[in-house]
Amino acid sequence: MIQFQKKYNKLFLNNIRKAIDDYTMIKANDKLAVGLSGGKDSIFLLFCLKLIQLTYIKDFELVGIHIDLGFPMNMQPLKKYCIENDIPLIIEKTNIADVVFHERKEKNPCALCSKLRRGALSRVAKEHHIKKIALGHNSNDVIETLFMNVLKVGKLGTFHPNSYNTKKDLSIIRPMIYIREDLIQSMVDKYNLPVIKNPCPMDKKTTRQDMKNLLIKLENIYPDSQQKILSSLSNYNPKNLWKKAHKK
Ligand SMILES: Nc1ncnc2c1ncn2[C@@H]1O[C@H](COP(=O)(O)OP(=O)(O)OP(=O)(O)O)[C@@H](O)[C@H]1O
Repeated sequence: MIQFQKKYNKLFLNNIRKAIDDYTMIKANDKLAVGLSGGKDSIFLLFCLKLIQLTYIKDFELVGIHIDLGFPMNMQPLKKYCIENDIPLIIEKTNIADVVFHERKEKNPCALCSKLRRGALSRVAKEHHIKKIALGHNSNDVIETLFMNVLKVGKLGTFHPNSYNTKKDLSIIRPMIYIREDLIQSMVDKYNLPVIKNPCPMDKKTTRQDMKNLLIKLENIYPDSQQKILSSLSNYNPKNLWKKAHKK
């Protein structure tokens, strides 16, 4: 059973509360679904949001949604964890893995998989009258996406902490933007949170891994670079960004 401990505040919970407040992520009476992949980030997010419900914003509903991509995965530990903590878990079966690897034989399967998975997640949320989904992106993900955009696309920006899709009437929130990946790993190990092995053949072989390595090198030279890059995302003067007279 998830229970609050005072030391959580300093370790991670203050930063979760700060992200929620900085970007008005959760309000009273929200019905909020956590996208659960089976991985460490989303299970830690579930753990944190349950603690937020116990200590901070008490009157919101919390559920988990897992999109089954069609890989063989033993979801039993996750199901058990959700039952023990009184969190309803929705598991939606799909054939996304089959579409990506066999039907379309994608050269870049991650992009298509992520698009189909996001679509399935929104559809299932809608079917259950859920208008807010929380994803387990952490501060490393924020920076890796920024690096990918700048270095591979030539575009400045990363995903937003709280984005609203008017067409779908759906918000996507990311309460772990201030939490480092290495901290998540150590907390998941320490508190024995149920992580399900990912059988995807592309796991950790993506461009994202190159950006991860780049960030590690950067932190060796500038130890507080994560902190500085994160704060620069909301600390800019629009006048210093270039606006061309005509956009080609
Ligand atoms: N199959 C899935 N079903 C539901 N939500 C998912 C699924 N896969 C990913 N997500 C959600 O999207 C987020 C980002 O997905 P991504 O594949 O980048 O995972 P990640 O950063 O490795 O996180 P995790 O450790 O939770 O797998 C996850 O943290 C999770 O909230």
